Amino acid sequence: MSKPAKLALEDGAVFTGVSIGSDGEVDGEVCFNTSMTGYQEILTDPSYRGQIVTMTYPQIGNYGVNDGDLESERPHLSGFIVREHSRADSNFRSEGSLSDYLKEWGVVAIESIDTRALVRRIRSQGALRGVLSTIDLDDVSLVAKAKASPGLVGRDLVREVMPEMACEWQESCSEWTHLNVEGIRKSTETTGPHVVALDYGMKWNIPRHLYDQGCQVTVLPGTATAEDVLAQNPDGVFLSNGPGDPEPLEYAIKTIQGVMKQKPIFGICLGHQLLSLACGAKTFKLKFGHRGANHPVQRLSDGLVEITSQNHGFAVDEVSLPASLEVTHRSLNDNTIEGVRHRELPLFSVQYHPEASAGPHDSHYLFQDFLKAMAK
Ligand SMILES: NC(=O)CC[C@H](N)C(=O)O
Repeated sequence: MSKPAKLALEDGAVFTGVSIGSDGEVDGEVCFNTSMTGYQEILTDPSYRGQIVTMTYPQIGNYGVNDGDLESERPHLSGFIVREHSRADSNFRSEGSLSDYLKEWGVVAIESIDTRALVRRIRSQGALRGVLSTIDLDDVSLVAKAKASPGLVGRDLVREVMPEMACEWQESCSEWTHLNVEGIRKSTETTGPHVVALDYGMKWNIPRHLYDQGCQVTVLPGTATAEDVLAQNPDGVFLSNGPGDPEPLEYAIKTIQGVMKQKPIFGICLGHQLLSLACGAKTFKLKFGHRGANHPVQRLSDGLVEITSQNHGFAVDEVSLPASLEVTHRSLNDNTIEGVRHRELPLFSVQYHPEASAGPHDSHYLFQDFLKAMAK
């Protein structure tokens, strides 16, 4: 028996569909992802904390779910929206259906709404707060809850997803990555540089890539201090992706400022925003963000265009960029900054995801660039 569910937006729009997940009610910022595949990586990417994600691709769930495609232990997003949940999951890697997975982890999710109409609304008005519910189906009440929901700006969501303890990373990329990425090998020994990875809600494919470059990877919680980092005596520091607004994360900015004159640093996504803030730049909220596995980015040094995996709602403000930082990469969709590097120190970062998962591996060279920076 199908069970009704509703999505209400702060602008008053209400979409009625069918529940494919858990019973309940959640609020969040409603955003869209243009990837055709990779729904399991999206569900388990901790950067989606506080967001209700709509997939623009119309049929989702057709290859099921499996443990090898996890980017963290569990789903982190607030809610999930698809046009159609595939009735069959047909793939030799499948270990279960998407709907059962959503129910198992208590994710509120909806299908059979007009996702094109929803996405056009977000594109024209910008990101909108929303409520997804299977327990309150009253439109007026739901819209009022959407209007009263906290949104993302000014909140520290990192503390909700980061690990409590430090750990030594010991896992390689999947065999599929090894088949598809040039110059990557399965790690057999960690004789390379020692990297401290500051974990703000890190996608697992990042330390997997570092490990497969031969790095010894020590993961520290994102609240670690500069003293904690330097006590590890690392050859380099990695700053991870993570959820929400970067500006309130003063403890992270302070740590980066405390290590950046002493160690090479590589940052991805939230890590890129935090490194830029630590150097004196500002960040701002994009109208509706970049989320998908098909975003063109230009490397300015030689004009090469990379097709990238992205998930961000904030960006570094070019007007605020200090003289010490140089723009290295730019989005070809809206011209915003996609990468920076310090003019004197070995510090660089990108707004997109070179670890892919899901998405193309065009930007894998950045892990090798980090290795070169640590070798110097
Ligand atoms: N994937 C990420 O690290 C996202 C960074 C930040 N939370 C943003 O939305 O812009």
